[in-house]
Amino acid sequence: MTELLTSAQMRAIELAEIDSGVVTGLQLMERAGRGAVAAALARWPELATGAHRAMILCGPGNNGGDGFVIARRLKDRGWDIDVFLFGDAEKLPPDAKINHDLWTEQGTVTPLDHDAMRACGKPDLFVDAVFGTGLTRPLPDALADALDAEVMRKWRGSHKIRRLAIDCPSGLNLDTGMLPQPDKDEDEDALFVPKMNCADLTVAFHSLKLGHKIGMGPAVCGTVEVVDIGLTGEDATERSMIGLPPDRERVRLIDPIFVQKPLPTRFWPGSCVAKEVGGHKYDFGHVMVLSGGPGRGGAGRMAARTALRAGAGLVTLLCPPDALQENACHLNAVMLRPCADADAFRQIADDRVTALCLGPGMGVGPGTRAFVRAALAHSGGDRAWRETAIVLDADALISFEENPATLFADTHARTVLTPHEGEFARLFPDLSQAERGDLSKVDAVRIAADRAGCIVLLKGVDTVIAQPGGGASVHSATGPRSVPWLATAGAGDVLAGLIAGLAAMPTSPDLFCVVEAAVWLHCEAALQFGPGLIAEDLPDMLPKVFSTLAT
Ligand SMILES: NC(=O)C1=CN([C@@H]2O[C@H](COP(=O)(O)OP(=O)(O)OC[C@H]3O[C@@H](n4cnc5c(N)ncnc54)[C@H](O)[C@@H]3O)[C@@H](O)[C@H]2O)[C@@H](O)CC1
Ligand SMILES: Nc1ncnc2c1ncn2[C@@H]1O[C@H](COP(=O)(O)OP(=O)(O)O)[C@@H](O)[C@H]1O
Ligand SMILES: [K+]
Repeated sequence: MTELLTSAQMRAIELAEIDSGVVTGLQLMERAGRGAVAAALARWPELATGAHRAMILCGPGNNGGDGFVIARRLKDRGWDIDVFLFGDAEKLPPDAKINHDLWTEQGTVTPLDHDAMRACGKPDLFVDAVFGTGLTRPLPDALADALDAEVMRKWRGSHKIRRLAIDCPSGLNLDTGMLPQPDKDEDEDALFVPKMNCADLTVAFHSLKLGHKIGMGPAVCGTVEVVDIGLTGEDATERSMIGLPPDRERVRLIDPIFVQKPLPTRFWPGSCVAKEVGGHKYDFGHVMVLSGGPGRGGAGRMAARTALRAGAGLVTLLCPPDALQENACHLNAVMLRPCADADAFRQIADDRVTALCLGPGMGVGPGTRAFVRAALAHSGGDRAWRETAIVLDADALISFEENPATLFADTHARTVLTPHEGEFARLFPDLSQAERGDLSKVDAVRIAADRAGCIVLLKGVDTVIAQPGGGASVHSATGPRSVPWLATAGAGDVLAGLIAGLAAMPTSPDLFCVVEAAVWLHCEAALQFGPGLIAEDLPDMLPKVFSTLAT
């Protein structure tokens, strides 16, 4: 796990280090500029020898300061450099001004202008050092025009221009992963495509920021390299502990990395799925999955099969009596019991049940609401040292659309809600994608988790998990973890079953950590299967995925 910082957290770390006298802002800027050059030359070794041409756009803050350092370092290597400044040199912050003045001893600075840029020879390296963590509002028009991806594409033509972004492509908000857009006139076309240049390589300093991993960030940043600028930060190691949920106010990336370094997968997520040696099937937990009526059982069956593959000792599918025959035709290792209503459920779900999964294919209405209430009241009895884990997905969520508060009155710390954006909007309309505005997806899910009093997992290419109190995690199915073929009907049912199966094991870690591991494994199964995947393939990929966790 590695931390994803907000801009404010990054600034606080820098300031604390500078205030402690360990380092100066100027030294940090020099390291940032040098680190960016080193990262670019490592990415494009053909630039590491000989003289090339760079165009460097600098902004009015410290991001621009990094740009002036880069200009100086590349000039020292014999390169031709064109530097453009957006803003007034006299108003640059002190460290950036010093680097501006150092640069002007070697070269010129031209006010940033679209035509002046195009009049220059095409560069081999284009450096965007206009705005980084300090972006506060949409890009001004003149700058947006200069950075417009479409214009850039035409300009690049057949000449290979490598695009390097310092901290981020300018225009990206590093807290939200969104591209702030100017206010539109009412009569303007609703479909607004922001003008924005993308990078091939983005260098981030000290740590990844949230915006690199959520929203539009992954699409516009290209590869993100973290450059160490010698900040120790606070106790980053402690905060990245695996097996413990993240601290409040902290966000971490769900990936086998530990403070920027790769971590063997046997440590994580291997430790979350390992079974104790020996043991009876009941020692590995009993999952009950509630399913829908005749012709609607597929979703529940997939969730049940996944829970069993995940390692639960037993899995029982409960279905309405009239769906018994259909389910019996499909199930073998998964056990099957008829269950007409919530009263019957209370009789059947004994105290050896350690996890319950409700929602997929159940149908929307009072019957499902009654099942959900009964499930949330289920107790593991005197022998259980913790409450039953309850996973609520799909229809179990939508059934409470009219009055979500009645659901939140019963949810508890061992409950996980797993909505996609549509289901999330029904339970938390004010936090929906359409209403979120400047609120990041992470903060929206944090508020939702506080309101619901339980873990909330909001699915998507960027999946966000939060628990009451603020600790949150992000899984990003982008870059080398891109699995567009996971956007297939039933993939969510499988995830619900996977969480239930892992959480059922009495030796499983904290529920938040189980949910993190499930999201990673779900993506990993899709990744290892590859294109052509259908949801039913996912549970049967788990043994292969587990076998790769031994290393
Ligand atoms: N402070 C430090 O010691 C270090 C800072 N570093 C760099 O500094 C950057 C952060 O510097 P800053 O906090 O100065 O922020 P930025 O350089 O990202 O931008 C801040 C400036 O841009 C203006 N601005 C923001 N949005 C604007 C918009 N839409 N239109 C016009 N002007 C706009 C602000 O008024 C401010 O003048 C990081 O991204 C990183 O690149 C690195 O050098 C590492 C060390
Ligand atoms: N393009 C994508 N890339 C990666 N993961 C995706 C993508 N689209 C969907 N997913 C994942 O697939 C699952 C789909 O779940 P859901 O929307 O509930 O589908 P369903 O209701 O059909 O089961 C979620 O875990 C989601 O994060
Ligand atoms: K930038």
